[in-house]
Amino acid sequence: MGEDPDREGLHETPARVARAYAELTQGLRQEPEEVLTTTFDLGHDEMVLVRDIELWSMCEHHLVPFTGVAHVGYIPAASGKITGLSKLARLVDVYSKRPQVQERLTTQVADALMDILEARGAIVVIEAEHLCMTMRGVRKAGARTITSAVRGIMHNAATRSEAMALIRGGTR
Ligand SMILES: Nc1nc2c(ncn2[C@@H]2O[C@H](COP(=O)(O)OP(=O)(O)OP(=O)(O)O)[C@@H](O)[C@H]2O)c(=O)[nH]1
Ligand SMILES: [Zn+2]
Repeated sequence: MGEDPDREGLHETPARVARAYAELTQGLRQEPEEVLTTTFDLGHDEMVLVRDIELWSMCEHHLVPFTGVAHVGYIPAASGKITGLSKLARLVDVYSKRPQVQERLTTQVADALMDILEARGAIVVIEAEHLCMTMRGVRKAGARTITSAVRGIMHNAATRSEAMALIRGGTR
């Protein structure tokens, strides 16, 4: 940077940065199975979708944040095995608190729903702004990147458009 590392204000900075990055990457020390533990057999086997889940992650190229929202939906197993709604947001956190690219983050959340929850279908849509594209580099503030991952019976055209309609506007 060209800064003076002996300047008083910077003395503690390396230790602070180490602690901050340990926190920002705590998802590396968590497994998705740990957050999808609470499951209920409600017999509900139709779509469950939580939209606008706040997301903060960090691009693996520059270690600069990207932030936005995740929309996470799934169609439970025929048995009706479902998880707590907060667990979907926790799942997003496990994978976002790692050095990431948005595409991988999106597919990892969808795959976890299929593998761990044995969902019959899943959809994950993430809309995010990458600070490495806004505060530096190409400097295009406001550009939003949208990624999606669709799994299982969510590929069915009608089911998928129902999910997309819920993501776009809810039922309001
Ligand atoms: N596909 C993808 N690319 C990303 C993501 N986050 C950051 N990037 C891009 O990663 C690329 C890294 O490109 P490089 O050319 O190696 O790095 P750079 O010279 O800093 O590139 P600029 O950002 O264009 O200045 C950039 O184009 C970023 O926009 C992401 O989540 N997904
Ligand atoms: Zn970046």
